[in-house]
This record gives sequence, C-alpha cells and structure tokens, in this order.
Amino acid sequence: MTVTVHRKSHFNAAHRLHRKDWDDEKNREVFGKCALPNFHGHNYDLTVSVTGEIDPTTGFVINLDDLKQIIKDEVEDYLDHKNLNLDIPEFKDLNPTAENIVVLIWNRIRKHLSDDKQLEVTLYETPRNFVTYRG
Ligand SMILES: Nc1nc2c(c(=O)[nH]1)N=C([C@H](O)[C@H](O)COP(=O)(O)OP(=O)(O)OP(=O)(O)O)CN2
Ligand SMILES: [Zn+2]
Repeated sequence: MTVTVHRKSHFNAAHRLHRKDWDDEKNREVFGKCALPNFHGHNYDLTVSVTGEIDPTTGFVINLDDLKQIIKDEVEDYLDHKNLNLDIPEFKDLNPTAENIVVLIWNRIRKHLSDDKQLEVTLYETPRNFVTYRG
C-alpha cells in the first residue's frame, strides 16, 4: 500500500521566452508578450508529491520537515527572486518555460529521495497555466 505526501511551495522569478537564433518578429510571433526584451515576472506555485510505503516505525512516507528543507534548499534558495535567464546556468541557452523549470525542479529534488519513492512536481506559472512532471 502506498500513500502520497504533498508539500506546497512558491517562489517569484523573472524570465523571458525567446530564441537567440530568431529575430524579434519571429520571437514575438511564437512567444507573444513573453518575448518582450526587458523580462517579466511570475509568482510560481508548486506542489511536490512523494509516493511510497508508510514506514511502520515512524508512520511517515517521508518526514515533511525533511521535504520542506529539501524544497527550501533546492528550489526556493536556487530560484526565488532570480532572473531565470541570467542567473540560472541551466537556462543560459534553454528557454525557462514552465516545462523546463518543472524538469529542473524535479531533478534537483529527486537526488535527495531514495529509489523506492516516486516523485511528482506540479508547477503553476499563473493560476491557470500549470505543468506536471513525474520523471
Ligand atoms: N507551453 C507553454 N506555453 C507558455 C508558457 C510556458 O511556460 N509553457 N509560458 C507563457 C508565459 O510565460 C506565461 O505563462 C503567460 O502568461 P499570461 O498570458 O499572463 O498567462 P495567463 O494565460 O494565465 O493569463 P490570462 O489572464 O489567463 O490571459 C506563455 N505560454
Ligand atoms: Zn512568462
């Protein structure tokens, strides 16, 4: 029997969606206002979900205090109040779309979990635009 444990978090960040090998017109056509050159911000919300067996000794799938600390170290401290294009090396040549951000977050959390746990991350870029990654 497995149970899923969830922890919510949030961070604020700036970004711009564009391709260096496209001109302004093409970038504007594909990425719309998200291509504007001077960046814009989002209040990102995320839900981190860990699935596994309940440890009979503790009653935990994962200690939520531990999960909270992992998310703080790997997501909030790394991304909060950052310019994703300029400050985060992974996005130097990769568009910081919700899809690419959720994969980055998943990879940073996954390395802290044992192999017997499943991880799912849902990232809200806006209240109505959100993505999910399960690895
Ligand atoms: N597949 C994706 N499409 C888009 C992404 C993305 O990351 N993946 N990102 C954007 C923009 O960055 C942003 O999300 C759009 O912002 P906005 O238009 O303000 O968002 P809403 O649609 O929620 O706003 P409404 O008020 O509902 O119009 C674009 N596409
Ligand atoms: Zn945006």
